[in-house]
Amino acid sequence: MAAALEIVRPSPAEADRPAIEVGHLTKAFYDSEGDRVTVAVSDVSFSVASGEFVCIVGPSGCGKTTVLRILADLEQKLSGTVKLHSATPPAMVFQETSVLPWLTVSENIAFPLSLKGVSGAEQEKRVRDLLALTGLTDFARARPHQLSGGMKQRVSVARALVDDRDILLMDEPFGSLDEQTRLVLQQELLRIWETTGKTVVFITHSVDEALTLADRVLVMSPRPGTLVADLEVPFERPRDVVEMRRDKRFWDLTYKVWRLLASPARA
Ligand SMILES: Nc1ncnc2c1ncn2[C@@H]1O[C@H](COP(=O)(O)OP(=O)(O)OP(=O)(O)O)[C@@H](O)[C@H]1O
Repeated sequence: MAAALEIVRPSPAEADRPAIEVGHLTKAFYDSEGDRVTVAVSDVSFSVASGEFVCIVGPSGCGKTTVLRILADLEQKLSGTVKLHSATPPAMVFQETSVLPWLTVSENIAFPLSLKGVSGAEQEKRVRDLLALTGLTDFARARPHQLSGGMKQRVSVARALVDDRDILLMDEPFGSLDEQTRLVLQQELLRIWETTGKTVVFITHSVDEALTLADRVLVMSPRPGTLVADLEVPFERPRDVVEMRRDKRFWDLTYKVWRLLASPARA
C-alpha cells in the first residue's frame, strides 16, 4: 500500500502544477478479519488544474464517494498516488445537509472560523460576505428548521467557503433537491465559483448537472470503478443554465455520456 494523501504547498515556481493529481488509485475495503470484501475503485488516474471545475459521474456504487473521501483524507490503505498542490486542506460539502440545528445561519457559517479562533470582527466580516454571496443575508438569524432544503444547502456551501480553502469537494450536494431548486443552485454555484476561483470536484448522478457545471466530466464504470472517459465540456463561461439547453452540443454530449454509462466496456 502506498502512502495516503500528500498535500504539498505550491511554491510560485510550481504555479502551473495541477491542483490535484491522482495516479493509479486503487482502494479496497476489508472486513474485520482482514479479508478483502470490496474493490471500490481500480487504477484510477486523473488530474484537476487549479481553478478547474470537474464533475465525476458513474453508476451507484462505482466508487465516486470513495474517490472524494480519499481526496479529503478520510480513507486510508490505498494504493497509487494522490497529491494535492494546495495551501490548505480541501473543504467538503455532503449530500445530506450538515448544518447544526441549534445554531443560526450566521453561526453555522462562522463555525469553522470559531474552531480556528479567528477574531469576532473578522468572523463577522467573512460571514457577511458569504451571506451576500449565497443570497442568505435576510436569513442570517434564522435557525435551520426555518429554512428550505435548498437554503440549508446554501448554508453548507457558505460554510465550506468561509475559511477560504483552495479546493472544494462536493458530494451530490443538490441530490436531494427538486429539479427547479437544483437548477437555481447550479446557477448560483457557477456564479460563486466564477467569483472565488476555487478548484472544484463535484460528484453527481445527473449527467445533465455534470454538463451544466463542469469544465470536464470524468465518467466511471460500474464497480470496481475505473475511469472510462475524460470529456471536455466546451460551453463558454459564464454559463446560463437554462440557455445552454438550447445548444445542440449539450444534447450530443448528454447522449455520449449516457452511451458510456450504458456500455462502458465499448467506450
Ligand atoms: N467503509 C466501507 N466499508 C466497506 N465497503 C465500503 C465502504 N465504503 C464504501 N464501500 C463500498 O465501496 C463501493 C463504492 O462505494 P461509494 O460510496 O464510493 O460509491 P458511489 O459511486 O459514491 O455510490 P452512490 O452513487 O450510490 O453514492 C460500494 O460497493 C460500497 O459498498
